[in-house]
Amino acid sequence: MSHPEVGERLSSIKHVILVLSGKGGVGKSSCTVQLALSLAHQGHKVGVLDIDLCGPSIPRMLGLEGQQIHQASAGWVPVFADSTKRLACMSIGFLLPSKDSSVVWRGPKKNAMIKQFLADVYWGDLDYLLIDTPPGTSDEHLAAVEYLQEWNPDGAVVVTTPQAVALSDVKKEINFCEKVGLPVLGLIENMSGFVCPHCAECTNVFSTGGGEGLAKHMDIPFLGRAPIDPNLVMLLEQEDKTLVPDANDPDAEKERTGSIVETYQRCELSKIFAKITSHLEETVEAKE
Ligand SMILES: Nc1ncnc2c1ncn2[C@@H]1O[C@H](COP(=O)(O)OP(=O)(O)OP(=O)(O)O)[C@@H](O)[C@H]1O
Ligand code: SF4
Repeated sequence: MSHPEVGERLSSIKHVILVLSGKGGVGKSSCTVQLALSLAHQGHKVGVLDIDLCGPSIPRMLGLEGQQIHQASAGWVPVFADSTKRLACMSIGFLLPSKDSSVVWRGPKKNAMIKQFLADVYWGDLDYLLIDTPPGTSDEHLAAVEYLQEWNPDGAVVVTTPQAVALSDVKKEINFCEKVGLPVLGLIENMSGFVCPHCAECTNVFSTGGGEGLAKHMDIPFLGRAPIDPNLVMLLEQEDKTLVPDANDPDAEKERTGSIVETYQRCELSKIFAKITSHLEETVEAKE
């Protein structure tokens, strides 16, 4: 079935990328946020669409909880995470009465919501639209793939952790992409070691290298590995995203930046995600 209203909306967006994971809690949403922050820092205009309808976490991570969506004649206006308006976000979290409200919907209602997100949000011109999905392969994935299929999304980034169980789930996720004809743009191995906040030494808590091995085995690009960084947790959890987190001394008076895009640049992980993002951009460009 054709969905021209989705195509019309996506015509002002250069690249559409889905972010997937086989398992919950591997850091898919935080990787989506970090990719978006890195791309925005490089000067791109970025949108983040959160289609994790039952567990939306992007508004909290971007410091946008409690924000409202406005309806303009051109459509739903997304919420901006920075004053330069380079980073916009849309999530069901903005439509719920409170942050503790839950969504208990069956497939058809979820499908209708996702179609509305894809067709009705007025993003304006974007370089990248990153779509954060729920873990596994569910109604939300099938709906997004169906509505996007004929408008050629660039593909999917798959996030995993080094543990074997997550890796077996990620194989299923990659097989899903193959089945529905969604190119896999690359794999990120998240929580790959722990960076000590005292001496910055990285310790491999779990095994490491599994993600890279799997990427090689499945013939998909390996975008990089990101360690656990306590400063990232603090940044994503604290309400005021303009305060620079310091896991070494959480009570210290905090330095203030202008926006979450700048604050993120003070986290060690931002350097790693700058490289991951460059790899992703190269992969996307190579496909063109
Ligand atoms: N590299 C990292 N360093 C430190 N903390 C991390 C890292 N990656 C993820 N986390 C933290 O782990 C928790 C889970 O991450 P996140 O919500 O992104 O996972 P998810 O895969 O999107 O989960 P779900 O799909 O179940 O919503 C969050 O509290 C997040 O801040
Ligand atoms: S806790 Fe950190 S500073 Fe202490 S020995 Fe381990 S890595 Fe080094």
